[in-house]
Amino acid sequence: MRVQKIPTLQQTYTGYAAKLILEDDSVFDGIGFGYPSEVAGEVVFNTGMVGYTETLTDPSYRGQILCMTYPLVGNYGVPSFNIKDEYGLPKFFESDKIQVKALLIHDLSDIASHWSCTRTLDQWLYEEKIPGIYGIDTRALTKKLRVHGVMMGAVVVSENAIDEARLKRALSSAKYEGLNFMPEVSTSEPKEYGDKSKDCIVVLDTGVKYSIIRNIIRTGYRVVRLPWDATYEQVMSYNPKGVVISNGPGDPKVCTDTIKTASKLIKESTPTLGICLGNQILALAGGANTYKLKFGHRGQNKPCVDRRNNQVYVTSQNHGYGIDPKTLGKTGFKVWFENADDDTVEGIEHKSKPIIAVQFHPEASPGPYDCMYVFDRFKEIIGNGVKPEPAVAAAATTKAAKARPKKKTTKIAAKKKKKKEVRRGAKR
Ligand SMILES: NC(=O)CC[C@H](N)C(=O)O
Repeated sequence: MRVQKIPTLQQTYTGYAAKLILEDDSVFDGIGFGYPSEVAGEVVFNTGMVGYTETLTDPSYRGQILCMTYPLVGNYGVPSFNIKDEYGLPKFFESDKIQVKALLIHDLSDIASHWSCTRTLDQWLYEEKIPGIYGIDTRALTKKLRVHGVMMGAVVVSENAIDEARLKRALSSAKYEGLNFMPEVSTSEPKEYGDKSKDCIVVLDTGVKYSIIRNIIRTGYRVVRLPWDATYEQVMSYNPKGVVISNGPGDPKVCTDTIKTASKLIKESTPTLGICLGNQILALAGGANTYKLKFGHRGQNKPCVDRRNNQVYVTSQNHGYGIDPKTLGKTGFKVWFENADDDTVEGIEHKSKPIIAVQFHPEASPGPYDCMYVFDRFKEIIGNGVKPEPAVAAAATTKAAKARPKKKTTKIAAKKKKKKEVRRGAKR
């Protein structure tokens, strides 16, 4: 019997001169791969071990230079965009292109080998005109970012000798903070996904990942994806059962149009789910404040506590901003999830309206699928109409609670209980 050979491809677009310089003047020399060019952006690190095709295409990374802390990258190559899921969405990518400005890794695998591999990582970067550097000390870089906080950086990959002074000039004029990336990542026109006969969920696209659309369809809806600046009236013209405000890049405060629509969604008690940027937007719309984290949360094993039942879930995250819990007071929102590492807010829920939001990524991709239940809870909330389910109901879904035999509250048992109470009262 003949077995199909696993495709094995050699990296080819490598070996250029390459340099990264940071705001604090530190310089990292490495070997360039991908597309020879010069870029500047905010340098961030992600601690995930797998999923570079999903990570690199996550629109939330727009404007950022990404350092992956896992040391060996590229070994399984890049699959074809033509591999689709059952809903016709690309299976291994979160948008249609690479979103990071540059990629920084410790070691690029010499060969790529996987059944789905159709090109190498360096080839993909080359074709999408993205520079990459390998051979730098990513551990030293990450430690620097952890101590100092995220910094602006400039990357050059060049076929010729590197002009460091020029790179420094590029760095000095680079900006990330306060930029509005929405026009670059959002859809410019309405798009529809899923079975037309199903009820509709509108997604306000502030840089939505395909996996979010996939999970909304999975819970039994069709999706209408609207531009980030769609008004409340435009959203409602589709008669949606609920609205999802998606993930996305940059500071949530610059998304003023989406915040305006979110305020109206809150006012009208429209069932709404916010994810990552959407969580921050809902908080701002409710009157809370957001702030920039020192170096953010980017990884696939971030522990979060669901405050309704104190269970800890392993979550996938990619955010550089957070909600200030001290400002939630008069908003009507309370904390739903907390990060077990540093107690930052990882989700909020409205106390009286059908509105919930998470800072992490319930859709994962890449990362663990532990929090898929967030989508199912959203469906329950839509079904119930007004109020999110109480905490007790959530606790009853835990394994321990299920295993516990239920007490029978028969009439006799109730009478006995009453007698006991009367006796106790007499003793006092
Ligand atoms: N993944 C996201 O939606 C990120 C949200 C926001 N841009 C942040 O960095 O916090």
